[in-house]
Amino acid sequence: MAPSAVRVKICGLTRPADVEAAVAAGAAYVGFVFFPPSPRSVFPEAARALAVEVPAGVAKVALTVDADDAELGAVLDRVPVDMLQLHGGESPARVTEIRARFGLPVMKAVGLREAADLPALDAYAAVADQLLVDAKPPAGAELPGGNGLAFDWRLLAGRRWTRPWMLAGGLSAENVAEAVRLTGARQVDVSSGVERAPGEKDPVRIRAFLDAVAEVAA
Ligand SMILES: O=C(O)c1ccccc1NCC(=O)[C@H](O)[C@H](O)COP(=O)(O)O
Repeated sequence: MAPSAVRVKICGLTRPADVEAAVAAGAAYVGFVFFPPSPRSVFPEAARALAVEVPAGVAKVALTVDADDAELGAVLDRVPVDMLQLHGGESPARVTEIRARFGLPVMKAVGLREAADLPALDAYAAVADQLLVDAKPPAGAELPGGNGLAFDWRLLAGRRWTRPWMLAGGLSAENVAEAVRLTGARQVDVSSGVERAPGEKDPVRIRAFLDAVAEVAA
């Protein structure tokens, strides 16, 4: 299929069939979650088996949450990934440290709910290779991401950063076209919106999501 101008990341893959569906539909990135409280979390050995089947040209992303160096090393020693996604409260200094120590590009997730959250994006744009602009989790949420929650996309109107960025949070085949039009995003990330149950992707929803993105990009 012709590549879409808007690149798609499918996050939280746990099963070979889900990886295959993401790749076949044209995803540019696939994400593996290494955060045991999540229903999408995978052990490094299982993630390795998934990652080695991903064809060249599709970027493999390891998602961690406030992981220390030993935890990051345990993942990166076993799983061949192309990028780290830091989805916790990692400071800009910690982002810099992780980039230097592990030699991989880092995408920093930043949660938005209101305009006061926007300056954090500038701070991370100075140190990260990419930004993931996500919804801030609600108070008391068990997970810092993957909650299927959108934020007010109008917050991003007219905003640009010095790094590539990806829009995330509550996207689905039904709303991704409007999200792209409102924000100008050239990359989008989805997890819950292409699932039939947490940790179980749905190939029909994955295909519908990629089709909706291709339509808005055409
Ligand atoms: O997916 C998880 O379980 C998860 C756990 C801990 C931190 C982040 C997590 N997911 C992040 C994502 O899957 C995406 O990058 C993004 O937040 C979009 O998720 P969704 O709103 O479910 O589409």
